[in-house]
Amino acid sequence: DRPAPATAGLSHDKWEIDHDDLMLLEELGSGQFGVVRRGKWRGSIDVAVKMMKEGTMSEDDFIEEAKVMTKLQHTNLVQLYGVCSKNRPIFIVTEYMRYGSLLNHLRRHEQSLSSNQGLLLDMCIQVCKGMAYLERHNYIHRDLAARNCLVGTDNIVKVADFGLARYVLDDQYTSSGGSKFPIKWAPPEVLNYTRFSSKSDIWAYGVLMWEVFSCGKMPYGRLKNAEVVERVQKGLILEKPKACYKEVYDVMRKCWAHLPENRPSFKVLKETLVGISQRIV
Ligand SMILES: CCC(=O)Nc1cccc(Nc2nc(Nc3ccc(OCCOC)cc3)ncc2F)c1
Repeated sequence: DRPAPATAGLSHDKWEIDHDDLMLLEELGSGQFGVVRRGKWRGSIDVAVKMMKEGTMSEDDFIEEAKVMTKLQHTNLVQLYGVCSKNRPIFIVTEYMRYGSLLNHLRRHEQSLSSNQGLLLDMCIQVCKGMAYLERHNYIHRDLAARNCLVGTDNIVKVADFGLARYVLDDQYTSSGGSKFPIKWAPPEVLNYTRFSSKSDIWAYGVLMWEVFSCGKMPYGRLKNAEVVERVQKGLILEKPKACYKEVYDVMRKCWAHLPENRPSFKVLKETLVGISQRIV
């Protein structure tokens, strides 16, 4: 059948999706930002529709950025198809991923996954490929974590919501002192100066690798944010997950180098991880 639309097709502005082309189906989840529902675009293409609750996002800035985001296309990125910006709330329309967030997938399948390090490593490599593409395009994610990756058929894993953090209005999310700031995925330079870069994405990627090899455990357990900040500043890092090869853990440790310039790039990381996967699988 027809290929999925890279963007919204031939409408007036290719990133603008016509409400009338969307059919909304069951709810997939909800949160701070609003509700996400599964949908159909032009009757046949599966989509996810994020209906942004008023006041949660600087909408005009996001709509401007959507033009750039629709151009970011990679097999390991959840494709932004477009936005419905003519009405409020605005809808963000993306590719639909059948099995939901990577975090829930890891937790639901811990039993079978914990004895399949090859598959865990493959998931990490897929995320690394998507992130290497963003790095090549000088695009910073700002909130990379297993909760923001999605799982499709054939164990396909894709990175979602890249760059969206810039448009969240709730400063409990955006300021590193905020109660909802993802402290456990943040490096020292972000904790101290909110200085985001592809090297801060690398730190978060190391924590994502730890989440994957821990089958969805919470990093630093139940430690409070302030205790995690203190540990990270002192150079303490996450311990090796039980079911994790030492050479894989050594890669995580490289991602947690205190200084950003001492962390690898996603390009280098991908080659290292593929090298390991060819040796161990
Ligand atoms: C920041 C929080 C946030 O966005 N959360 C959030 C919640 C829900 C869905 C999305 N987004 C997308 N979801 C899917 N597929 C999806 C499939 C099944 C599913 O199962 C839920 C019940 O599990 C038992 C959840 C999601 N494909 C693309 C998305 F873009 C994002």
